[in-house]
Amino acid sequence: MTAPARLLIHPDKRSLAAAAAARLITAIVDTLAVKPEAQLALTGGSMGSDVWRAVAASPARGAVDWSRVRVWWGDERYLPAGDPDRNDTQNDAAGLAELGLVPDNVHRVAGPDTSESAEASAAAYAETIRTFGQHEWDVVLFGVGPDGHIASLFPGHPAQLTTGEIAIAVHDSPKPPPTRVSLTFECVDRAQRVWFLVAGEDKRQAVVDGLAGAGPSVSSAAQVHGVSETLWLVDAAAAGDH
Ligand SMILES: O=C(O)[C@H](O)[C@@H](O)[C@H](O)[C@H](O)COP(=O)(O)O
Repeated sequence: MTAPARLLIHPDKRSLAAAAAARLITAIVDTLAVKPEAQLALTGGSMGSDVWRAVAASPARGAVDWSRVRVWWGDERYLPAGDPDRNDTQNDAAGLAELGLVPDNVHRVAGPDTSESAEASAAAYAETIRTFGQHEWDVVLFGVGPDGHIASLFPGHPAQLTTGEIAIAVHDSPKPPPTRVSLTFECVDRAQRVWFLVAGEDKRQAVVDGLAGAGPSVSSAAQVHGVSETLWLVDAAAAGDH
């Protein structure tokens, strides 16, 4: 069983990021009350960074034992470590790096500086995920593109529908940079909680399609559900007529 998609509308992008941060802190605290570790898959994009900015600014961040939090990325731009356009670099700069995570619990996707190819990087990432017994994500965060993409799974792109893999290389991405590594639908579907973080008028159709359960040629977001929660956390501009 998976949870049906539910929509929560916040007034603007700032309140959306703050509310998502509060929700994330609570979800981690709740998870750590019953499990030794909380496993998160993070997103890039502007919402990915805004959430970490809000977590870092929240006094409630002190309620989390960050040494028991393990983080991964749903996708990464295939660029060298520390590149300012990498998702992990942007999340770190927004506040992730200052929370007290154990470096060994931060699973970064190898870039061209430490891997031979995006394929090799994806295979190594998948192997690490297997080692840690995934797929048991407690929270998976996704930004959503105007075209309905999540992670680096783009509607109409041949890599989007890959099956039988945990992580894949994506070439010729319609969103720059062109080369990326992404988790697959199979890997992220049935996470405990799946949250889509969406702001801005240009995302209205993506929200409509996601909530309507559109097919993969229209919406990548609609292909992924959480076991206990599938939440669309959106601002009023992205919610449109909802
Ligand atoms: O590598 C990336 O850019 C992302 O992981 C991507 O999937 C992103 O989350 C969406 O494009 C939404 O981005 P925004 O929140 O900036 O609109």
